[in-house]
Amino acid sequence: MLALDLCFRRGDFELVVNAQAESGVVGVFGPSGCGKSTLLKLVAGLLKPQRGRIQVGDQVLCDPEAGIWVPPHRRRIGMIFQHARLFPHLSVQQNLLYGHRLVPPDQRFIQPDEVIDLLELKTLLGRQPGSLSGGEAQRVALGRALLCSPRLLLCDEPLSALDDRRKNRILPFLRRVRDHFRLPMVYVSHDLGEILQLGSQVWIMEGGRLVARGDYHGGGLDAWLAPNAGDHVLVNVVEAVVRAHQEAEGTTELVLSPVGEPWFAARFEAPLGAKVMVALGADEIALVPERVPVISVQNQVQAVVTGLVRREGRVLCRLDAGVPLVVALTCRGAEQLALSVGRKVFCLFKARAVNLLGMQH
Ligand SMILES: Nc1ncnc2c1ncn2[C@@H]1O[C@H](COP(=O)(O)OP(=O)(O)OP(=O)(O)O)[C@@H](O)[C@H]1O
Repeated sequence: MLALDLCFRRGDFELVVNAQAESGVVGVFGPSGCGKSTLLKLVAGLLKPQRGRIQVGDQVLCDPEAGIWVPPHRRRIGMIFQHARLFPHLSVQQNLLYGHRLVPPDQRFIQPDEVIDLLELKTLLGRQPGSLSGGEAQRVALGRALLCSPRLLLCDEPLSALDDRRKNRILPFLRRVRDHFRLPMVYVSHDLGEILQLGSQVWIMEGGRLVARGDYHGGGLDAWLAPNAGDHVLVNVVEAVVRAHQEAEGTTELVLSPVGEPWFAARFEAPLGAKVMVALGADEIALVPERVPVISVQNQVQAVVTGLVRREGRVLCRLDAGVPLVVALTCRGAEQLALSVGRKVFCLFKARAVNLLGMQH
């Protein structure tokens, strides 16, 4: 559990955040300069708030009014950054064990062998950081952070220096860490698709404030529709299993849930039965009231409206299509369809709009 009640000022910039996160991954999303890194630095103890309180689990780490200040190295918080920041003069193995040695043995709940296995680091142990690829270095940085047996992991845009292919190779490792250690994580990114591959709890920051927070599929995030939120790319990220490839049509058939209809994606290389993650933009989906008998679009998926948010000429429609989906519409479109909660609709989208993000390990 993470509980924050913070006020921090630096020059003209002011950060005021009052929020709690229960467990799992919280994705922090927002435009450049809104204060995401500042928030993480405050939690890690690299910056001191003028006022406020930070609590992780049952320990208060900072409360100036009560005279409490736990220094950064005593907070047992792991942090990974955009660049791996490994110690260049130490081998991968020495980097991994650096923090581990500083943790008293009775507080070490994460062991080197476990991390080396989970992050597939065995073949890298003797290497020097300078010889590693960006993705390998980030895996080592993640391993080093975990070996401090942290009670919270802070991730500050850890994948933003990597291209999409490398990004999608690291994300399964982060999911493994999430599932294996059940460590609470705060994950900062500009990329909503990246956040949604790890979890659906999202905090949206703007100008040093949390303007919205909630479950991406459950509501509370009306700020997506704010006029200045036009740059946010709303996306759906879903897990699926590869069922078949249709060579003639150039498509790959996916099963999302045991009962739901299959989806068709543009053909990609993956063995049958492979677990994958795919993305579908919220603007790529059209809604129609009835099934269309003849149409060139390959995906026509039945869904029920579960939520509607109207603001500033736009509508955000939440749907249950066997998996939760978000669709962005104009108000006019929503009125023409007479959308309301409980209404049955069909989602139309091209196979080409369904993009492979990566394989699950
Ligand atoms: N060392 C510093 N000294 C003075 N101002 C700073 C310093 N670091 C950041 N700032 C300012 O504080 C504000 C918040 O910065 P912060 O780095 O937290 O934003 P961010 O949301 O993480 O941005 P980005 O996504 O670009 O990394 C910005 O206005 C920034 O210019």
